[in-house]
Amino acid sequence: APSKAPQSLYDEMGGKPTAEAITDHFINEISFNETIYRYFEKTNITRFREKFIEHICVTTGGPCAYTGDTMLRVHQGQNINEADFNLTVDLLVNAMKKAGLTYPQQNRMLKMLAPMRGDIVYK
Ligand code: HEM
Repeated sequence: APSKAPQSLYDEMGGKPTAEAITDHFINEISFNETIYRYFEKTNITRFREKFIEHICVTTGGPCAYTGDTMLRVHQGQNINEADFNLTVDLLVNAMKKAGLTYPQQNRMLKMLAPMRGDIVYK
């Protein structure tokens, strides 16, 4: 029997409304976390929201274009340490749960984000 083409995580998790829900929950989580909010004090959240949604879409195999800056350029000079990186990932996991992603879907997303760590963490 012909095998079914693998479905992108984007489609499996529910497409654009889910990418938006993850992002909105993530922004909410950040706003309630003093340690991480500190980094975002001067950030234009409207822009961040737009670029983060695009970034999730592209990362999970959705039909989008990412129009933001590279992970290296955006996070360079912020002196983000390992602990704060891990804390941010925890907030993102909370956001994925609230957006209804299953545990395997959360893990697929984390695997896709893991290679970006080196461009984000500067000791
Ligand atoms: C895998 C983890 C991460 C991903 C995928 C990610 C992704 C992004 C994206 C897509 C943007 C918007 C880029 C743009 O505006 O062009 C952004 C901006 C930003 N990120 Fe991250 N990020 C991650 C981790 C972190 C961590 C750990 C911190 C800090 C603790 C952080 C702090 C920021 C800040 C402050 C901005 C806004 C910069 C500005 O105001 O221009 N990010 N990130």
